[in-house]
Amino acid sequence: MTMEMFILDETSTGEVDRREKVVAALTDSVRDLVDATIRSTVDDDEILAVREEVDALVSRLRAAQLAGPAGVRYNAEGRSWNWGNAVVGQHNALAPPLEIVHDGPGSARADVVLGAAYEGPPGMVHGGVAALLLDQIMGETASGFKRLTMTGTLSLRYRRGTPLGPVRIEGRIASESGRKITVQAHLAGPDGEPTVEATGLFIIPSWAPVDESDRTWARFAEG
Ligand SMILES: CCCCCCCCCCCCCCCC(=O)SCCNC(=O)CCNC(=O)[C@H](O)C(C)(C)COP(=O)(O)OP(=O)(O)OC[C@H]1O[C@@H](n2cnc3c(N)ncnc32)[C@H](O)[C@@H]1OP(=O)(O)O
Repeated sequence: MTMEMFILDETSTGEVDRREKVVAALTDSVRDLVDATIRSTVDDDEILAVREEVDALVSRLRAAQLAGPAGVRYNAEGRSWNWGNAVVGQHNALAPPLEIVHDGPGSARADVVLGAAYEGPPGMVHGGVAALLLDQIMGETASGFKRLTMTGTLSLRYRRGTPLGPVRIEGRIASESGRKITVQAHLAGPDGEPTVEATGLFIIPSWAPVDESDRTWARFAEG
């Protein structure tokens, strides 16, 4: 992986914001479709009829599409966007609808409601989903959008099951040493008691710009 894998895109910020909003509304509807598919008890004929309609909608969307994944893009105005990201991709219905808030340097939090699509043990959040959400928020905590960080090592302790429903995730930088940043985080259910605790080592890759005054880097940092 290199910095060149991040795509410089000429689309203006206004146009990116406009398009993001339009497709994000579709993303919400597709999340609803996923939930409905899991929980529906309508009869088989109705399922087959719905399937035909969904297949027709997929064909309409595929009439014009990217050759591969959405990637991470940025424009000359400093706006960056990663619409396909598995956790925060605005166009990705597999991503839970969470919004990460950066409280200040070295900390971040997110609230999200996890429904039937994120189930592992009965009525509980899947352990891999907890790890997925923690990884993203911890990576963003380490980065603070001021530097590129990648997950090196992630260690999780599942203290008890997390019921599906409202979940809060919080992360903070515990220490830093050169290109290595240690982040601590937890995930908690509605009672606020941590159900999963995490420690992660995030690494600024050797190929990434570390000087925040670097022009290439500055474009990302503002995103
Ligand atoms: C730019 C635009 C973006 C927008 C602005 C940014 C936004 C940003 C938001 C981020 C939010 C992402 C949240 C999801 C994050 C993922 O999901 S990232 C995907 C999962 N992770 C990966 O794929 C990483 C794969 N591994 C690698 O690419 C490389 O091994 C790494 C981790 C970059 C390290 O490579 P490297 O830089 O060549 O490291 P290297 O020089 O060998 O080692 C440096 C030090 O780290 C240690 N180290 C290396 N690897 C490890 C390891 N895995 N574990 C522990 N220690 C290690 C070494 O021992 C060494 O230690 P010292 O000897 O200095 O004490």
